[in-house]
Amino acid sequence: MTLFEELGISPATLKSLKKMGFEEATPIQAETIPLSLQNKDLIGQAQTGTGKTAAFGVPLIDKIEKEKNHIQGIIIAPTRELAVQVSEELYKIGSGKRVGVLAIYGGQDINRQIRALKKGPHIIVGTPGRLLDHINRKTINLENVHTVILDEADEMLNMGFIEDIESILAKVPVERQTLLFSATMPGPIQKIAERFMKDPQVVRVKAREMTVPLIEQYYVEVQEKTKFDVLTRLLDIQSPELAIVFGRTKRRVDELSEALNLRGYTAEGIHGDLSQAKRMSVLRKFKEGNIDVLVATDVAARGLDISGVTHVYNFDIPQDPESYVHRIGRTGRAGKAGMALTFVTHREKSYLAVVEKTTKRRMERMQAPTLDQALEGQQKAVLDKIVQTIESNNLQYYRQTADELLRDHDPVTVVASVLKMLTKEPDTTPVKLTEEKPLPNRGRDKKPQDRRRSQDYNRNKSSHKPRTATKRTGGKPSSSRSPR
Ligand SMILES: Nc1ncnc2c1ncn2[C@@H]1O[C@H](COP(=O)(O)OP(=O)(O)OP(=O)(O)O)[C@@H](O)[C@H]1O
Ligand SMILES: [Mg+2]
Repeated sequence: MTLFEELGISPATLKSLKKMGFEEATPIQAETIPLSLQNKDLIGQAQTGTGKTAAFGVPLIDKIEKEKNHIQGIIIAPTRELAVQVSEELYKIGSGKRVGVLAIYGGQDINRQIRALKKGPHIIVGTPGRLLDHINRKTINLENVHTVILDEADEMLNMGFIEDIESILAKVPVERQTLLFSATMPGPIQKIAERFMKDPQVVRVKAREMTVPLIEQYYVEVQEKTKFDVLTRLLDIQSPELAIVFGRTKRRVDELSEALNLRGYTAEGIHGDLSQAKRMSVLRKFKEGNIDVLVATDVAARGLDISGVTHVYNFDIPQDPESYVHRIGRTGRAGKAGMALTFVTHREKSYLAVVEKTTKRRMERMQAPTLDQALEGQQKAVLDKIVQTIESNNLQYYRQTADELLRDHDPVTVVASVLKMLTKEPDTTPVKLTEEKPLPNRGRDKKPQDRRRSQDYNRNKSSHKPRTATKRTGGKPSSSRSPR
């Protein structure tokens, strides 16, 4: 156990951490904060939901010179939602010291951002495309930046973002500290990373498995055409508080959320084709509990911290093990338990083995539930509610009516009717779901840059050439590219 007081952090930041309810440092925080305070370059890898944001955020806040009104630190994140979330956490950590933090992302009015930049924020959290846009317009000046952090570093150094990252780094003084964080860091990507770092230390929190032990992991063998019925039965049996269902493509997500609504669940989808405002509003509704099921492409898989997500369903098996780790990591955060279920068709079974090999954790097999089991599950949920109500012992206004009802009917009939009324019977409303093509048979030894990313990611495919074919773009504007 390590207390934040032992890590050499300033009193103002300690005060903010207390206010945030952080008492002990997590292992990645305990290991990296002292190194980072000594200005060491480092690659930090630790499981999802274990506090990497504060691990890089705390020392950065401590190193900001408050009286200087220029940008001193930049954090680059792969998606807009993540940029906003990280800026909010940094703002909280810096509240004791009153550090200025600004999120800069595509899809938001650029003139508004320019006005905010004029106020002289100390830290910018941004997505690569929009950051570059500002650099090229000279509305962001990185001459005084001493710290660069790549959150979800492996994702950003993978095909698609590398050129942007290199162009941004070219504008930052060479005398800088560069920090990379992620829950996954495949070897070849780490090599690319080391090219623009100085003698980086690799801090890997020792864990037997790459995923969080508190997440129960199951797989369910299904046929493509029965996936949806199996999903709804599982939702009925498991009654998740908040669930995320991951689909492979945008079309899949749209069709799935529509189908779920048809069957009486409150679901909404999120993917890269929706407007920024829509994406933010769907996420907000989900966080507030106004949507029970969030259906998403991998856009929501990286870094998003939504408390209360109890279940993650991989409706389509992810194509690489890293995506699996990040997807299921939306549950089981900050010491909470969670459950992850992955649907796998016979033809895609080889992907299961690859995931298990990478995470060093076996998934347990779960049988697809039957219609009867789904009904039983729903009945049980109602029974639990009835028992809770009995225990609350607040029934005085109902007793007289109950007595009257029991005078005319036998008790079992009365209770059975109440159960029937309250139970959501399995719904078999027909839905339209286009079948997904199965993933290709896995070849061995695929290099990361050869991996085909999800359709969602390849939105601007023309600019995503393999790394070997790219050349540095220098100041070429890339505002056309927007994160997922
Ligand atoms: N020391 C701490 N004590 C209590 N809660 C913490 C602590 N550090 C972080 N948290 C909380 O834990 C949650 C997860 O943190 P965070 O989002 O930084 O995880 P992460 O490691 O970046 O995960 P991912 O790999 O998914 O991005 C957040 O809600 C955060 O506020
Ligand atoms: Mg994170």
